[in-house]
Amino acid sequence: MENNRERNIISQPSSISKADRQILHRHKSVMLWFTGLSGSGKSTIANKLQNELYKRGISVYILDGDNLRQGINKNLSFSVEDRKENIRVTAEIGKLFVDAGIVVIAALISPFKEDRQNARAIFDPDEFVEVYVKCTLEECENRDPKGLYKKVRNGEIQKFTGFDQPYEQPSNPELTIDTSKLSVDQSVEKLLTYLFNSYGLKQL
Ligand SMILES: Nc1ncnc2c1ncn2[C@@H]1O[C@H](COP(=O)(O)OS(=O)(=O)O)[C@@H](OP(=O)(O)O)[C@H]1O
Ligand SMILES: Nc1ncnc2c1ncn2[C@@H]1O[C@H](COP(=O)(O)OP(=O)(O)O)[C@@H](O)[C@H]1O
Repeated sequence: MENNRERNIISQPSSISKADRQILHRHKSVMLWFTGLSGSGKSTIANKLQNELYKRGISVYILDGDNLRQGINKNLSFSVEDRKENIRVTAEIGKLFVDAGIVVIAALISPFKEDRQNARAIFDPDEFVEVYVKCTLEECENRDPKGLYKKVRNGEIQKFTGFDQPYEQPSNPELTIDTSKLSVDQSVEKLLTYLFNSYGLKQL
């Protein structure tokens, strides 16, 4: 692909910086990237965490794969290529939110290491926190919150992650939340402890 200069595209400066916006919000901005199987608990934990952060005065927004796929990503299927594009677009949207001073929780299966690595690469090094929402396929299927695993077994859904498409586990995530061992509250507590004590969300 041609570079931006060859395409006659020139970056425009902003008179207000990300650092200015973080001062206004009184906290750092960060991309919390949740990855895990369908039914592992991404959306449930994202929502509970969002409530807890909101109560503490943190500006937070969820980018949920299921929701994005009904709007901005409605043209994308579950092929390997379209999942790649889904992750790319979501990461770029998340980057804008982080630039705006907001804590973003992306909740997408994001099954491929390379796509997650590409997402990480567009952020500053300390701005991208990969959270592996870990759960066995067996437990996810037992939960089956949307009845999708049943449909897979009936042959009604193809290219389903964990069946006819792979899930590549993160090798070095900043955090792993094992939802087959932790309750929802314990999972959220672990994230809050990380964000306020280790990450220093409020320490500008
Ligand atoms: N074939 C197939 N494979 C996986 N998931 C499927 C599929 N078809 C539909 N769904 C539903 O779509 C949700 C996953 O969308 P994502 O955008 O998170 O997927 S991906 O990151 O692009 O892999 C996923 O949501 P979650 O269950 O919340 O993970 C499913 O509800
Ligand atoms: N520790 C936990 N964390 C998150 N969800 C859990 C946990 N334990 C059980 N669950 C249940 O698992 C299901 C997860 O569904 P969901 O959040 O939609 O997953 P995903 O977004 O990963 O597809 C919910 O029914 C939730 O109540």
